[in-house]
Amino acid sequence: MVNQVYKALTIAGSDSGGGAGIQADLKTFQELRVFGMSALTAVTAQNTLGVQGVYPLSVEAVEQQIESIGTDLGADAVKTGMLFNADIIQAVAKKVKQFGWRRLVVDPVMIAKGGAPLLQEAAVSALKTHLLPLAMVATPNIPEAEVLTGMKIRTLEDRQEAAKQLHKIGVTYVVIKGGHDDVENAAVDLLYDGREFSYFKGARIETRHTHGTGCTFAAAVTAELAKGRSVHEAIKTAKAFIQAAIENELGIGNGHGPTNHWAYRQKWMS
Ligand SMILES: Nc1ncnc2c1ncn2[C@@H]1O[C@H](COP(=O)(O)OP(=O)(O)OP(=O)(O)O)[C@@H](O)[C@H]1O
Ligand SMILES: Cc1ncc(COP(=O)(O)O)c(N)n1
Repeated sequence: MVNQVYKALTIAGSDSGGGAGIQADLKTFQELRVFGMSALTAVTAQNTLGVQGVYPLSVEAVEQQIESIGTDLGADAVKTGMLFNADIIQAVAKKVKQFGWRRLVVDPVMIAKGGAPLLQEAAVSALKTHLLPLAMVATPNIPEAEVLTGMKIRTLEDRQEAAKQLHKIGVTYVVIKGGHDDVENAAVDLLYDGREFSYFKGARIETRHTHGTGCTFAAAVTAELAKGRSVHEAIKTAKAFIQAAIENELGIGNGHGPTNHWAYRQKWMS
């Protein structure tokens, strides 16, 4: 008998260095035993030292890739990452609606670790108007949540308030990740479901090899949602996945290296 095959689609940019973007997403899907598919929005020339070039694709190219998947294979869950401009955002939102994809994870990627912009400033309002209202889960980090809400986030109360605001614009489950906060020993992600807050805590690892943590975490959430898990279960697994990936560093490249996508399987699945 053939086992059920769960499928996830990532709509994001390519990271030639393999640590973030489409590459991180597909590796994570595979590690969690979900069939991965992709629609590229942009090609970046990138390594552990930074982003050397950004080449966005045409709206038509993005739409056609999604159409090819939607009209044949289908997707149990969908993730978006780097979308780059407002036209691509609108096209993605249109296609998500057309195919009735409800298990949508929006990772509002804005700036690469080294500071290179991966989303045009003018596209932030398109994200809020067109895509975030379709999101089952959105996973901003603290700086992204600040841009989306226009508020400064310093305390836990600020993070709770920002999550409430994002829920108001239509995100069903808001996760504000804690990688960028200044808590010393822990990395705590906050989840708001419109009623209450939950916290997902891991030990903070002292390392410079955190390139692609956000992409990897959101991809793991997407893979688990594709299998039909609840949002709480999906985040719990994603947190364990990223914890293992950061803890067992590969130490490659001369700058901010990628995380270890196979560490979770070695620890929990073999
Ligand atoms: N040093 C760390 N130690 C442990 N967990 C971490 C660390 N840094 C980030 N995380 C975890 O990794 C996940 C991604 O969080 P983060 O806030 O870094 O996202 P991000 O900024 O979007 O990532 P990226 O920098 O790749 O875009 C979260 O679950 C967060 O708690
Ligand atoms: C194509 C692409 N998508 C997303 C990121 C964010 O990842 P990070 O903030 O770790 O650089 C990236 N650098 N490149």
